[in-house]
Amino acid sequence: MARHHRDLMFCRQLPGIAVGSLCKKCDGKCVICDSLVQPEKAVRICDECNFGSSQGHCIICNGKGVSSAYYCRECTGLEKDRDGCPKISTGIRPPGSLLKPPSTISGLRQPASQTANGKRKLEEDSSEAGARVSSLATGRQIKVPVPKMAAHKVETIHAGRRSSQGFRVTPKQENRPVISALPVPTAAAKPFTAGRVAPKNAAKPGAARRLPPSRTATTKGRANTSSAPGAPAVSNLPPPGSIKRRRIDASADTRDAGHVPASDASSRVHSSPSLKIFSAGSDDLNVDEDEDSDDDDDEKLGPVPTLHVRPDNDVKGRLQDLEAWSAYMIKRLGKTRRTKKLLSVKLESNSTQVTQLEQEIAALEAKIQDLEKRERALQEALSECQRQIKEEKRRHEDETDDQKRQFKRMTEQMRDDYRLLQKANSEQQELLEAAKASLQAKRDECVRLEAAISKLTSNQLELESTCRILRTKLEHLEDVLSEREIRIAELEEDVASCNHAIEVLETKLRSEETMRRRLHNAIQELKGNIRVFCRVRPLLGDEKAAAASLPISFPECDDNNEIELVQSSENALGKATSKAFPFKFDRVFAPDSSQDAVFEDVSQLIQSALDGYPVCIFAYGQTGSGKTHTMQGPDSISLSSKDEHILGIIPRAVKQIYENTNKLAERGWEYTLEGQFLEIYNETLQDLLAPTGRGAQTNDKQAKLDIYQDSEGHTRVKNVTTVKVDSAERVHWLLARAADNRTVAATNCNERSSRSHSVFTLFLRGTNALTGESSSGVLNLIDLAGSERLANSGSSGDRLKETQAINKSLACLGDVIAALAKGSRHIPYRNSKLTHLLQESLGAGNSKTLMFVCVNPSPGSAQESLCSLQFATKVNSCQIGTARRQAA
Ligand SMILES: Nc1ncnc2c1ncn2[C@@H]1O[C@H](COP(=O)(O)OP(=O)(O)OP(=O)(O)O)[C@@H](O)[C@H]1O
Repeated sequence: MARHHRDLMFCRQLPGIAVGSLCKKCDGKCVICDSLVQPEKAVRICDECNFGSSQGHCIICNGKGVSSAYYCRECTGLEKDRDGCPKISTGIRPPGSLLKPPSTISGLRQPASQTANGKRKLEEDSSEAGARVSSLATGRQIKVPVPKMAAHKVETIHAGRRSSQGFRVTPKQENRPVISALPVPTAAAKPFTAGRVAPKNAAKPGAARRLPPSRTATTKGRANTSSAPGAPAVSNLPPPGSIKRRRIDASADTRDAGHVPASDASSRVHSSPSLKIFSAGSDDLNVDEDEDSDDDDDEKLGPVPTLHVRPDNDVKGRLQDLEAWSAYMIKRLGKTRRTKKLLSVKLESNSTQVTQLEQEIAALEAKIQDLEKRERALQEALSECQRQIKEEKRRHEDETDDQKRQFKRMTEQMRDDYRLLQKANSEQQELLEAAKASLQAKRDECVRLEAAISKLTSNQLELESTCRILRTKLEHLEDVLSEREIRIAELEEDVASCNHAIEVLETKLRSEETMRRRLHNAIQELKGNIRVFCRVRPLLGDEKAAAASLPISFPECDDNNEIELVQSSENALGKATSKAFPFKFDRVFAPDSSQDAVFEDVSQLIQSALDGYPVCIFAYGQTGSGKTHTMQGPDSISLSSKDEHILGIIPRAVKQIYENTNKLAERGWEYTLEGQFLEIYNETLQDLLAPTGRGAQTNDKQAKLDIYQDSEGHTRVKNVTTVKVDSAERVHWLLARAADNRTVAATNCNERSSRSHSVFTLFLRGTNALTGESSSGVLNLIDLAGSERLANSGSSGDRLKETQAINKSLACLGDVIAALAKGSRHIPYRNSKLTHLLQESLGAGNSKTLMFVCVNPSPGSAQESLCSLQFATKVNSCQIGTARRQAA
């Protein structure tokens, strides 16, 4: 295989050289033309052929020319060495001394090693050379080996002169170093050039062209092909145009052989230009090497007879010409036969040479095959080495990468470790500092503890002494304890006896409670089951201006139960007269009476309700006389404890009931309290505790709120809202809701005039598990509507209807009380909703009724006050139930 790294480089202008890579030593310049060469235009030659090497062999003779083959760079032509090889002095073939590379020169031995392209080129050239030789020899496609020993025979041919071997350069080829070659006497023979393309440099004067040695051997005497058709003509490197083209055809041969048809001869006779052409062609067919003999022959043959133009009647002349021409042709035929013999001899000699050339070619082919095998082996070895190198390189790179990665990982690991160590070190430092501080603190604490221990030691001594004292005391106390235990046992016996006594006492208490209830009821009955309290409110606002002329007075008495109203009037004579109306009730409360004082006398009736009696307390009086104030309290009822002193009867009654139920619980009583709040407005019952207020459900409730008596004879209201009252706060909520729902309308008499009766009913059901007793009391607390007269009220329209309804119900109440007082068998309870609802509280045998008649002390209300007091006196005179009021 060629060592391309040492290749030299030629540009493509040098023909027949394989294309390859650039030489790394020549800087990309053509060694021939010294110009910069493009890679695609570059050709190469391996250094196996030592082309251009100063110490190498001649590229033409492939070393056969020994080391003396040199080329001179400045040499414009080839100089022959003693072996006939061209010489160069520098080893680099000069641009002007273009030589055909070995691979393109047929007949030369190929170099020992070449590239594949060169090898193919060599094969082509070899085959081409063989073909050419064979075509030259026989015109058939056979290979003719070039004589090996003649390979180095090179001669320089100078333009325009004849060589010693007799080669001739045509005048047209004077400027080109070409070698003339004889054409093969066949129709297919073509001129043969020294290369595929003649290099440009070859046109330089003096440029040399190497000729195959066989040429020199075979071109000694260039024979005329027409006279020696079988003579070998070995000339495989004729440059284009270097050979004078000749038309060699069968007719020419025939003419040369003297077989000219008569007609042709006739035409020649009659056409001298044709004869001239023929003659000229005969001259052209003469071979240079035979020129001397030809000259001799011409001398022997004599001059060519001339064909004269004769008239047709000059038969004699014409016959002379034909005889002369016939004699000349006979001579020439003899000469041709001699030449044929000579060429036959030469043909035999050349055949022998051809055989030798074939043998050499076979040897060369064998050698080529051997070289190819070596080349393949070397290529395989080279590829194996390259593969191993690549593999080794890749493995090395992999190992290097692995080591790098490992080193990187180790470095990172070490850095991480270093950081961790630094961190741990800092932490250890901090811990050490903390430990030092802790140690110092511990030391300080040890000092303190030592001091404390010493102190404790002294204390321990003191404590031991104290302990001894205490032990002594303990022994004493143990003695005391034993005495006490004895005492405790005695006391426990006393406690047991006391418990027994307590049980006895409790039993006695319960019986006494029952007794108390009976006695209380008896007292209440003795006081009268229907009682009347009179309360006079203080003057308000502008009323205070008339404080000096009040019509009401309170006579001095121990029982505070008298009141006197003086009515002033004029008689028919216009004389002012006054009349005093004294009244006496169960109790009369002056304007300065407090709510507490009022409730103190009422509380006994509340206890009766708790004891299971029906109790009814209602307030009667004109509008603005203080009924609502007495029953409920001021307009805005507050739950704060500071407002408790102004609370009315209802909240106080509930509070008392709760307090008493708690006390009675100790005696086995359990109570359930339920309340309801009704309003009678225009003789219609309305539920003041309805969830959504009175306005929205008034009509529905009116249809549903019916008064009836249950199986036990208690008066009940159907569909009324009953609220379980389990706390005092619940009672306040109940009253607030009722106040919101209550119908209030302004009138001329009172800025806060209540135009309906409100009835608060509290059902008290109690059971005593110890005694088996039970009670069912009802407490009705009623705030009646204002009782003003129609003439004074000034009402009209709806207000007039309200007033009429109110007065009617109050009149019915009066009628019921009067009937009760008379002891009538029929009590008109059902004349009004009010009396019907209070039936149980007004007429039952053991019911207790308390009426508050409220009085406005102002002079303007004297007449209404008088009416109210008279109505109250009427009620006060009634007897209800078993007890009769003890009249004074
Ligand atoms: N004993 C009293 N001490 C102080 N103020 C009182 C007293 N009695 C009533 N008043 C005041 O007199 C005004 C009228 O009282 P109240 O509303 O209770 O009259 P009434 O009879 O209920 O009127 P109506 O029939 O229109 O409901 C209220 O402002 C009330 O605060």
